[in-house]
Amino acid sequence: MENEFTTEIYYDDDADVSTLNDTVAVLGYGSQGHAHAQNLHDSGVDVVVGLHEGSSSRDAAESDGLTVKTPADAVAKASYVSVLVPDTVQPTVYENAIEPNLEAGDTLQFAHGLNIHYNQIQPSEDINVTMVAPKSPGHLVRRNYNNDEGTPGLLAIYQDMTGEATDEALAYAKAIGCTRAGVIETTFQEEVESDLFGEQAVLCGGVTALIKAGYETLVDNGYSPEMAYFECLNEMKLIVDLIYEDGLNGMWDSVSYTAEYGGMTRGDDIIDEKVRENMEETLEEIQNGEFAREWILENQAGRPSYNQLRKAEKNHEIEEVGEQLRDLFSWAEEE
Ligand SMILES: NC(=O)C1=CN([C@@H]2O[C@H](COP(=O)(O)OP(=O)(O)OC[C@H]3O[C@@H](n4cnc5c(N)ncnc54)[C@H](O)[C@@H]3O)[C@@H](O)[C@H]2O)C=CC1
Ligand SMILES: CC(=O)[C@](C)(O)C(=O)O
Ligand SMILES: [Mg+2]
Ligand SMILES: [Mg+2]
Repeated sequence: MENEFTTEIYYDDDADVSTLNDTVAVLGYGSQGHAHAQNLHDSGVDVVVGLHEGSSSRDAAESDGLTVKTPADAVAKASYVSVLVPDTVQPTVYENAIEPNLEAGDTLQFAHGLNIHYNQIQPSEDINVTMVAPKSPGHLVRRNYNNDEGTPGLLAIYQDMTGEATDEALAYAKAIGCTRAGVIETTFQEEVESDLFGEQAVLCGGVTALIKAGYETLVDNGYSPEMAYFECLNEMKLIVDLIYEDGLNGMWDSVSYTAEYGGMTRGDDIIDEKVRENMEETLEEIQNGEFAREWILENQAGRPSYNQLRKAEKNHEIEEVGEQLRDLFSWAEEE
């Protein structure tokens, strides 16, 4: 798979699902877990789902035709363990259910490397430790697979005790549909730091702050909430779809000359040097472990800030306006 990039990009032909020659335990059945477990199963891999007692996901997993066991029993039955419980509970699940039931030569697989990179999980040396990280929310990993499409992903090897870790990770990536699109080899450090930065500064934190700021600016200056919603939130998908399909210039080619000139002359006034400095600080906090420490302590304290922030986000006016408008218009129906 020759390409002009320096990094290795893997595709379907580089992987063999039969490398996964024993049961895969998927711990967790949420955004990523439900997609990985079903895609693996549909790719012919023997899957067992591991869920804690009382998990709200148990019914979904069983109604999807999958076998559900406790995490400990699932790990005991498998040679490959995919850790798809929340990052904040992974250390406890590893200590209580995974580590006691792993055998030499087994493989520990992650979709995000946070707990390995920040030493919250220190795996025994007699196993393989791999990562296949879809660059997508979990429900699209499943939707793309069902549509015979792929989801781009990252692959990293932390520990290769058996010498087969890369082949195992490639087999896993193929079974969940990532090598259909392309899988880029990286490291746990690069995946963690780039993923945390992306979700904080651009994809989740940055873009929602931009949408809310735009909405509030229009509404504070007398424009109707509906107008502000359509301009600053609803049309965002349509613009991003153009960028997704054909790059920044594909979007510039599609919008009006007026939007092109206004956007290119004012865009850097909005995302100005101060914003760039803020991005550097955000990245620094990720690189030096400050964010990870803050998130771990937040969870140990019962998530007081997280709960307050989520409540404020749910109560933002744009959510109420949006819910009303989405109910009125058919275009926003779930696919
Ligand atoms: N959400 C996403 O689209 C992406 C998530 N990831 C990574 O995937 C991993 C899983 O994250 P999500 O799928 O978002 O999690 P989630 O919060 O959507 O689902 C967590 C699942 O684990 C179960 N669970 C919770 N505590 C448990 C326990 N103690 N024992 C067993 N099961 C338990 C829950 O019932 C649920 O089924 C994380 O490492 C995350 O960083 C990576 C890429 C994208
Ligand atoms: C969906 C995804 O890739 C994120 C934003 O990194 C995540 O959910 O952690
Ligand atoms: Mg991500
Ligand atoms: Mg993430």
